[in-house]
Amino acid sequence: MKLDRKEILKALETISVAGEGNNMVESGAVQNVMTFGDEVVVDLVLATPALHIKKRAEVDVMKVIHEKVYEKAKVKVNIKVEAPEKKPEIKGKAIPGIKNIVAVASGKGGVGKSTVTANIAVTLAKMGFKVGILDADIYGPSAPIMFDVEAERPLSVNVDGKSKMKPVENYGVKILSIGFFTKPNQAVVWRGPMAAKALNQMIFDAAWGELDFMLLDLPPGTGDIHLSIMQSLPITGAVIVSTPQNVALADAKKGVAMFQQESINVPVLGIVENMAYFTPDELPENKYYIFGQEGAKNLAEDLKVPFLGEIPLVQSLRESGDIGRPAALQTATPLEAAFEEITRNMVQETVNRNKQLPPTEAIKITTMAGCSAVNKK
Ligand SMILES: Nc1ncnc2c1ncn2[C@@H]1O[C@H](COP(=O)(O)OP(=O)(O)OP(=O)(O)O)[C@@H](O)[C@H]1O
Repeated sequence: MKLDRKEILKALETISVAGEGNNMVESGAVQNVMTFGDEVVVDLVLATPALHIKKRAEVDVMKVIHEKVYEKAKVKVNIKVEAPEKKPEIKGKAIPGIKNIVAVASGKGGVGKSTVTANIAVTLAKMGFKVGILDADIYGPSAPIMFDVEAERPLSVNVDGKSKMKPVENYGVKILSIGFFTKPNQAVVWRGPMAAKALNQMIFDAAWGELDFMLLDLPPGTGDIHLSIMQSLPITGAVIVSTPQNVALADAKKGVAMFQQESINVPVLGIVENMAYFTPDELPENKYYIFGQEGAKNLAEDLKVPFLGEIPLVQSLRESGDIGRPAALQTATPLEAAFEEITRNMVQETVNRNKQLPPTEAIKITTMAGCSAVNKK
């Protein structure tokens, strides 16, 4: 008796591995079938090492071949266990009510990461999103100044019998900052795990309520502090801020690599080019590329990550930061338009990312519907 390989495959299409919906052939569990006269060898790959599932698969294969093809066939089943390829996952505990956590990072210090974070936050709030900023920049927390809430302190509120920190609020943005808990001028020399612990408290022991976006203003650099934060919080995606200058771009590249490395695996939503050019008020048509032209845009292309947009170097942006009223709040200005473009792109990238990856606790927003400002253009 010479067995026909096709008939064997047909028979195997009628059974499945325990716990899987598709039949063994369709699911890819059957890797190979070989026949030699009345002998047949079936190679199976299973995703689980569970003994009873292996045994059951072996018995089922033998039985179906004996029943449907040839009852005296000499069947040998080789089983290999291979864990399925790990999909990118969002790590950390679920945070009830917080739909997306977006980390804003820079690599190099002083490139305007906090300024961009503050302005994206107020723009999101203007678009109708519920927004919070968690200022995790332990070396120079600036959110309290940029939102003019330096003198305030988070109050304690009672939520379900537990005492929680109530974020300070201004311009429709809820804020918690390391700066609320350290004295001005106090150099905070924390190691990664300590900072991560403090941040964990500011997330899990705070009464944030419902948030569509929590923006996490990270310290500059790519040190162990970042690793600790990334690994302990369910970060939806990261935005990298850079100036077009080579030294900043080199660090921005390291920032992207940090998020993309296997142990962290946080999707990069895109790169923002800050201080893209200087335009003096008296010569609005003139653009001076002080730090180089389109450096961050080119970097985004090279690294195949989205480019979210550019912000010019403008005196009023610095001034508004210093007086505690983010520039994007001022309507009908080029800065407002620039931040709207970047924010819209960031939201779109968040939507794309949430559609592409399996839903996890941190991922909820899958459409921009209901938010007219986001779709405007
Ligand atoms: N596009 C811009 N035009 C003018 N000034 C800017 C611009 N972006 C940032 N600044 C100013 O540059 C300074 C540094 O900005 P910012 O504090 O946002 O940087 P950072 O990257 O967060 O710094 P750090 O490394 O300390 O966290 C601030 O005084 C800010 O007002």
